[in-house]
Amino acid sequence: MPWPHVLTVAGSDSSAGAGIQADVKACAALGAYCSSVITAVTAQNTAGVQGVHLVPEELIREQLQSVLSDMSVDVVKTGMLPSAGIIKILCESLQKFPVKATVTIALSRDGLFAMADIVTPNVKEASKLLGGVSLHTIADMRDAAESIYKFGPRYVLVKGGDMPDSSEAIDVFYDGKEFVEFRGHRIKTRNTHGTGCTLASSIAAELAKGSSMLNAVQVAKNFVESALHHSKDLVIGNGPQGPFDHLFRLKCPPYNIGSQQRFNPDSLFLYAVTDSRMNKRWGHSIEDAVKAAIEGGATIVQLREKDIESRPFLEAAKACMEICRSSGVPLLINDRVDIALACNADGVHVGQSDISAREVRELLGPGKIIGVSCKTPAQAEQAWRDGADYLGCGGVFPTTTKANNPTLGFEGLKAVCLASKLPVVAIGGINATNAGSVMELDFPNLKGVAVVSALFDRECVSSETRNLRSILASVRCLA
Ligand SMILES: Cc1ncc(COP(=O)(O)OP(=O)(O)O)c(N)n1
Ligand SMILES: Cc1ncsc1CCOP(=O)(O)O
Ligand SMILES: [Mg+2]
Repeated sequence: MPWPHVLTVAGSDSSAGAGIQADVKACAALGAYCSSVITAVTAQNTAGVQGVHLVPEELIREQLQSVLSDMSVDVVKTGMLPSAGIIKILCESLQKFPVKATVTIALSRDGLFAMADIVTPNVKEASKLLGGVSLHTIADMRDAAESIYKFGPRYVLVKGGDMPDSSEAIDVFYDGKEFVEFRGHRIKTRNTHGTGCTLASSIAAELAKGSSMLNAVQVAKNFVESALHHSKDLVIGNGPQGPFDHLFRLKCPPYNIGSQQRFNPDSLFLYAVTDSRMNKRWGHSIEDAVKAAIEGGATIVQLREKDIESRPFLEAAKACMEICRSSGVPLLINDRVDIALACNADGVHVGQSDISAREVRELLGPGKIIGVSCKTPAQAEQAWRDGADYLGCGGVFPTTTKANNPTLGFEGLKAVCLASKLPVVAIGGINATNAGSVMELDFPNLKGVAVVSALFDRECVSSETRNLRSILASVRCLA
């Protein structure tokens, strides 16, 4: 099986916060292999740079030849390229051994600049590239991105992390036609050494894994923001700028407590959403209803308990977690991040009037599943930007389970599916009569149906679930 492969051509940082060391850690954290061609060895720490020694050009040529001739590199990421000779050698090597993409931090408009797929200058670097123009506003950053684009790269990302007086870190992306603004939280921390290298190598890792450029930038930006957030209070070194922890995910659930690993979109196939009123009507406890839904073949469960006090809700959620975990079925909590945290659920589902997915991600960490209800393409775009894992789209059909919920029909579902970069589950009025027609829509990212009343407002939850699952399976196989 091929392994997504990034080659970083950069300098070594003895403090391991930036340069080659940051690139290797970022790629490892994002699941890509990272080989390295070292252009310079620096002596540095959290106080600054104390020394630089350039690697002889012939040895750089040899390193490039060794890796590129043997190791099927997908993407080259460049950092410190300290001489015109080194840039020339790299350009020649890339002509001899072409790769899928080149990501460069780009500090000068050299031959490599024009060959780059994306260049990622911050505002200071962008200003320098443009002969010292001052950049103070988003409009300035757009103008700069447009000017830099004219030098040859296919995409430009001007990073606004250094712009003063803003609670947001806004980056401007330009593809030659359109601008996209990437907005993130500005994390207050001294541990920012290596963010530029890390963003670029994270983009490279995502491109190597097959992402589109826009998607790669979004994932990379989310990764850097999460890493900064998780490292904001770490202390290493005595100087003013410390490194951050690229491997922060190893300390977060699910890795440290053995729960579910990563979200599998196929789990949206038959999504059972509980309702305490319905359970009461039929004399079912939440636990019994969840057990029965899993017995019948539900592939993911959401506890949507609108009429229950926090304490009994948490008790039930803990019991359901045990049931779900022992069956390998993820359990999500509707709306209540506090309950999800307290029972260590696999994730949370939120709607447009709930706390935002971005804030939920901050609270739950990167390993948990976040679903967002979306009725429009704009909401779908925002959910993706906020770091959600899937969308719930509906009501596809009229429903009485959720009051005042507009019906979107197949047209509304189609618009959201087409616009969404995330997997989608359809919801609202779905039952044994119409579930097949939803699955027949066959949009590639429409992964399944979410159902409340047709499973839980019934006497025998397990047989209703089994019946619905066989209807879905008759239209589409679950891989
Ligand atoms: C899978 C799924 N999709 C949509 C919803 C609706 O969420 P929301 O809009 O927040 O409404 P409430 O469920 O909170 O009433 C959902 N719960 N699950
Ligand atoms: C929670 C929710 N969100 C959109 S429709 C809906 C209710 C779905 O319930 P049912 O499957 O009984 O129609
Ligand atoms: Mg909600």
